[in-house]
Amino acid sequence: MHTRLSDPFKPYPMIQDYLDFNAMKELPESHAWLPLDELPSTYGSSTPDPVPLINLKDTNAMKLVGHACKTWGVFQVTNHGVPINLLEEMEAAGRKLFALPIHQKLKAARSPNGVSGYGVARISTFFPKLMWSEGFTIIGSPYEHARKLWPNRYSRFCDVIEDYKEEMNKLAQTLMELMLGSLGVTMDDVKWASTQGSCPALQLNSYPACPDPDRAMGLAAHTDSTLLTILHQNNTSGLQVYKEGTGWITVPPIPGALVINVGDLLHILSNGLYPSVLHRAMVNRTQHRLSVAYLYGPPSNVKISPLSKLTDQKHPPLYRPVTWSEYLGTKAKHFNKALSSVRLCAPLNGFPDAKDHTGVRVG
Ligand SMILES: C=C1C[C@]23C[C@@]1(O)CC[C@H]2[C@@]12CCC[C@@](C)(C(=O)O1)[C@H]2[C@@H]3C(=O)O
Ligand SMILES: O=C(O)CCC(=O)C(=O)O
Ligand SMILES: [Fe+2]
Repeated sequence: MHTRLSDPFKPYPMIQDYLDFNAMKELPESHAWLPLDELPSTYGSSTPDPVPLINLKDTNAMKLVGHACKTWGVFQVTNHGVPINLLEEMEAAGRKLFALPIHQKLKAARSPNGVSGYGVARISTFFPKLMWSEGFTIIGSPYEHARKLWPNRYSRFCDVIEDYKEEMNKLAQTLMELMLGSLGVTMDDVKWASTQGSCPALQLNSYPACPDPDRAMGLAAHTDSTLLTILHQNNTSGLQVYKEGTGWITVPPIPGALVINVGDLLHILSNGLYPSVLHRAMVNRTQHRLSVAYLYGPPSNVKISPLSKLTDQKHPPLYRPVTWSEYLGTKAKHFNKALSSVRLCAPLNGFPDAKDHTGVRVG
């Protein structure tokens, strides 16, 4: 029997605290993270390299994608084929949802053992302070929750979600082809890669304007438990990625462009050649920031392990096989130690996986 994406969270119930952000004139202690970093958000070079921007119609796209995955774990794409008006409609749908009064949103609250619905990020349980954000997670049909939010007017919201998932799925397939191709692997070598992915997750994130942004955290540093994530951010910056040797770098919103993150499962599949990217979301004083993440993974029955084409005696497989659902269970338990917990051999440098990390404060 296949496990569902919501099953791994059942043993880790979540008691949620809700806040009416719009009513807050100052940052409550429960949400004050104190100095975020001893270091400014970037250090090292004065003008750090920008996150790669790749035109997917470029004849060199595969090479550029491979290079970006290897050196950054994140890049932005243009000419991705997703209609701009669908991105705008999705943003408008998210805006409409989060603008509802809190008592209305709570009608679609995520249950303590569940995944879908309105609530704070699942990773909140790992931090002593709360994040300045609210989210709405959709796995499968949004119908049950949308009906509670808008008893007579839910169908437009559901239609936009379905259209969005369809377009994102197409893009995710294209990206997988480029990513695998850049590793010298074809879609034929990885049969499951050309089938419809597992039931993906959509995460709508809302970061209201914050009275004390320097002491608050929108979404704490994490890697995604996916093969890849496609992120649409509105025109307000806030997303930052961590780059070894450079520090935190802002991923600037570019109208019409989408951000692609390498997730932990691609890290495993590529035997660590394409490392998953540590990222976080910051908040600001005046603008409401919205983002929509399409979390893409393999079909539920597939065990992900390092591709055999990438391993030999000199390069043994570094991770044990896991399904997406098993990995989500590991993440729910170990959070940023999840990747090391599925690691087979100690890394040569003796350090744990990059994100378990050393100097980086993940909270
Ligand atoms: C498939 C999933 C990935 C995710 C957990 C989830 O079941 C649905 C929500 C996803 C999300 C989005 C915000 C950040 C994140 C770490 C979280 O708390 O919920 C991710 C999870 C993940 O990638 O591990
Ligand atoms: O809002 C953002 O920019 C980041 C969102 C994110 O990391 C996520 O949903 O996993
Ligand atoms: Fe993320």
